[in-house]
Amino acid sequence: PQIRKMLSSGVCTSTVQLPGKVAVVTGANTGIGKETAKELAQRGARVYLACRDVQKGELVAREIQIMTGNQQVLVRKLDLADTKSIRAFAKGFLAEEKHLHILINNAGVMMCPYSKTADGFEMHIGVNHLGHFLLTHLLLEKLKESAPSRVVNVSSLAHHLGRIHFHNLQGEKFYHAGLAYCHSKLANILFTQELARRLKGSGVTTYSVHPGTVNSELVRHSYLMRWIWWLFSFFIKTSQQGAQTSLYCALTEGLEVLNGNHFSDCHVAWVSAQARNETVARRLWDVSCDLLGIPVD
Ligand SMILES: NC(=O)C1=CN([C@@H]2O[C@H](COP(=O)(O)OP(=O)(O)OC[C@H]3O[C@@H](n4cnc5c(N)ncnc54)[C@H](OP(=O)(O)O)[C@@H]3O)[C@@H](O)[C@H]2O)C=CC1
Ligand SMILES: CC1=C(/C=C/C(C)=C/C=C/C(C)=C/C=O)C(C)(C)CCC1
Repeated sequence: PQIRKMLSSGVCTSTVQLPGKVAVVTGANTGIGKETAKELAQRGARVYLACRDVQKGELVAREIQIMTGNQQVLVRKLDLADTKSIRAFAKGFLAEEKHLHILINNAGVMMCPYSKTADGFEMHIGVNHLGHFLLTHLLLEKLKESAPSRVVNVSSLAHHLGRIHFHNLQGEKFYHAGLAYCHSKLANILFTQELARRLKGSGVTTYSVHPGTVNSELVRHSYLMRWIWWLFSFFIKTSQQGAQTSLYCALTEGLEVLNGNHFSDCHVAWVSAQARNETVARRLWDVSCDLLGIPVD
């Protein structure tokens, strides 16, 4: 019980309610994203479940509607492995919503065999970083118009093993599925810090998160990880516990002063030296813009 308690700490104690607020959660059909969306709906927000599989999303939306009594839980198609789908999602959202107060960039893949997105990006960097980078860029004006608003990027402790190899960003020279995940999670933190610097004074703030080690479907691509997760399933966090730090960053009043920080167990957490490197963060921003056809400013 002591080990379990140690590995599962961090509870979002905010009592903030969200009537009239609008939230988007990516990868909300399962795991941490589903629990995050459920809690936002429980607090009265209109919540968009941005999912690549709309059918799975609809089942979860129905479940959340029944559990929370909030009918404003909507599903929209978003495949982060395809920039056309990201642009279509953003276009639809911007046309139907006046506001966006909370964007939770939660979706993620881990340890996939080498594969590429529709636009030819390596899958981890493509989905976990570039997909969310483009999505945030397309929704940024709406976030600014809705300020105070927040962007939460779900990263990982695994970023400590990550490096941004600009000469091998797409893993074409060498590739390791585990490390590719770590690199993409480092990119999530660098993106958060650079975004925070650029958004200073706009009323939009951003945070990166390590959710803890969580019993979810993330380990689906690795037999070894599935086995470790199964063996330690009693000790690791449930998805509901894993959602706490994302919720803390989305909801806690007064957190604006910690704009750009990284959080774990609902506390500010240390990041690696690479993750604090402003030069790398700025270069990654520019390279990401280039790859996505976004004008570099
Ligand atoms: N679980 C853990 O121990 C940890 C998790 N994290 C991070 O937490 C986040 C949530 O992961 P978790 O809930 O654990 O994992 P899950 O695998 O349970 O959930 C991941 C979600 O991302 C979605 N997704 C994957 N690829 C795409 C895509 N191309 N387009 C849109 N959505 C996509 C999945 O959709 P679908 O169901 O259709 O595949 C699913 O909804 C991730 O960013 C992960 O890196 C960080 C540290 C530890
Ligand atoms: C060895 C060991 C563990 C394994 C931890 C691992 C392997 C964590 C990996 C985390 C990842 C991949 C995070 C995703 O971003 C547990 C389960 C904590 C239980 C105690 C012993």
